[in-house]
Amino acid sequence: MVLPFKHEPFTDFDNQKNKEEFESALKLVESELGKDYPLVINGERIYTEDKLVSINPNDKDQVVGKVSKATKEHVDQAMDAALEAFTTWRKMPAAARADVLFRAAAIVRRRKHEFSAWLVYDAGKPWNQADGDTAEGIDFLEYYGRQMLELASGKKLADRANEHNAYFYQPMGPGVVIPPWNFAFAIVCGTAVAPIVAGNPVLLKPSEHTPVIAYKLVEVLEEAGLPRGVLNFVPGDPAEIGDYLVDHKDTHFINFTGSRNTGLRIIERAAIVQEGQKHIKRVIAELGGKDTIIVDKEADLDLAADSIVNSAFGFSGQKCSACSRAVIHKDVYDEVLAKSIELTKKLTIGNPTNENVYMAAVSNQQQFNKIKNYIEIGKDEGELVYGGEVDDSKGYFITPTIFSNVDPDARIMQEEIFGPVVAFAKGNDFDELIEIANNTEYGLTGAVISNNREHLEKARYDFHVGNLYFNRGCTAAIVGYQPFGGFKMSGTDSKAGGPDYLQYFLEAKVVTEMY
Ligand SMILES: NC(=O)c1ccc[n+]([C@@H]2O[C@H](COP(=O)([O-])OP(=O)(O)OC[C@H]3O[C@@H](n4cnc5c(N)ncnc54)[C@H](O)[C@@H]3O)[C@@H](O)[C@H]2O)c1
Ligand SMILES: N[C@@H](CCC=O)C(=O)O
Repeated sequence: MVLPFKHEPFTDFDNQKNKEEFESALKLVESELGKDYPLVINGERIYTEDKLVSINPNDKDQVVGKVSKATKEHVDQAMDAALEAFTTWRKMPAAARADVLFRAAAIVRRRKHEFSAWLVYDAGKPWNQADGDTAEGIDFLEYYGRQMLELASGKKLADRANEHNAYFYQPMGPGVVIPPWNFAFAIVCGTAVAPIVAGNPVLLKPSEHTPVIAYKLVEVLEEAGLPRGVLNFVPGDPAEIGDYLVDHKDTHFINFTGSRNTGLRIIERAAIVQEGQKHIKRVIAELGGKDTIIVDKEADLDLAADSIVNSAFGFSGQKCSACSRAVIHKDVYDEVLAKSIELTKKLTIGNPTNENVYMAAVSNQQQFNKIKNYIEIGKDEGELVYGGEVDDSKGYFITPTIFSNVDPDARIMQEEIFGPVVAFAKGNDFDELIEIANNTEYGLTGAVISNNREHLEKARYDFHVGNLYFNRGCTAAIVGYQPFGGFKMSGTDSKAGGPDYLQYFLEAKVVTEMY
């Protein structure tokens, strides 16, 4: 019997035993750094000369691993393998497909700290962020397995005399999974195993910044019994194989999570019918955010400051859900700003491979340069009241940064920075706070800190974001509790970790039989 879904608990690092176990996992992973990793096509390991070199963002000299790079020919081979695997995987009972996910969840759970330790090195995550990422991956495995069991019985239809109608779901065919680097285990895992458990073989192209932890997932799914050809691992240079994967005539869907610009490019290309293509491609595109926390006049101001600081600076603001705009009622603005600065001063910054710190380096040089540039832009657009220091001599370190008195239309209030930078703006009344919150092209997450029930009810319907939180921060959605996805330029609102997600990878079929 499958037990009801319950999310994976987080690790308490104040507990000495947990701390020591995590340190042992870090040592284990350190002893494995620098290895070569292959492509995996039809279960075969293929090593190429050309490699993606993953480095530790907190210590640029440390090589985490060297991962083989797929070419267009490898993509063709992987697609052939996926098409072949589809003939059997599509007919495998849903319960057997779900069992692969449940077993994979058990394997990862047994080696949880080891996976988190890889995230510390490969993605530069502080311990609690790495632990949350691994836990979310386990949740996706457990949740989507259960969702598939539910969908396997189809839906009930009405029958008439001498007529029986059946409504059931079938997989679509092979597809491509393209995740970002920021949830280098959870999003890779969730976006790959959802189409797989639905019966579709997959070509997985992980981010070029975090390919090693993605390979670890491939190993786990193989160990859990996934047949060869169902998950093909094709890391590579997106400039070389990105369009090719999307354009391929046999690609049935593209499950993409990443930036607005890449997502829109994929949507556009996927609409073009290629020679020999006999189906319409589906695109699931979960994109960026410019997420706001509103603080009302009647509110718990300590809660407000805590929510802003943790949502803005957790994992250095490198979450699509991160708070990059604090929009505050004029009567409480100064107090919330002062409290936020005080809390930010207490945040620890360092290398998470050495110690348990709150914030670490940002992911890569590109990110570092982009955030640094936005800090310069911010200096012209507002008042730098905290942070703003950058140092990439050893790792890509940027201090938590707060700008005050920023115009709602300023670039740092409008464009996704994806770093530890938050801009504060003022509003005269609650209507104006909502208006400012909605004035971006994004619509992913948002939060309202208020004790006024009428205002909360107004926000419920007028604050246009896919995930809205009252009296808490705007990050850290949990699978099965807060299905995740946004509106407007934030994406196709697929609600990852929610009850409708698997249907993006399924076709509904109706069979009518006359007796
Ligand atoms: N909405 C969500 O659920 C969600 C979750 C996590 C991250 N994000 C967003 O992701 C972004 C950060 O991630 P990123 O920097 O990896 O984004 P990105 O768009 O640069 O890259 C995402 C993925 O797309 C690949 N890619 C790049 N060009 C491609 C092309 N032409 N064709 C096919 N694939 C291509 C990359 O290699 C990577 O695997 C932020 O905007 C963030 O908000 C959104
Ligand atoms: N689901 C995550 C964000 C994913 C994007 O980076 C959260 O809710 O914080």
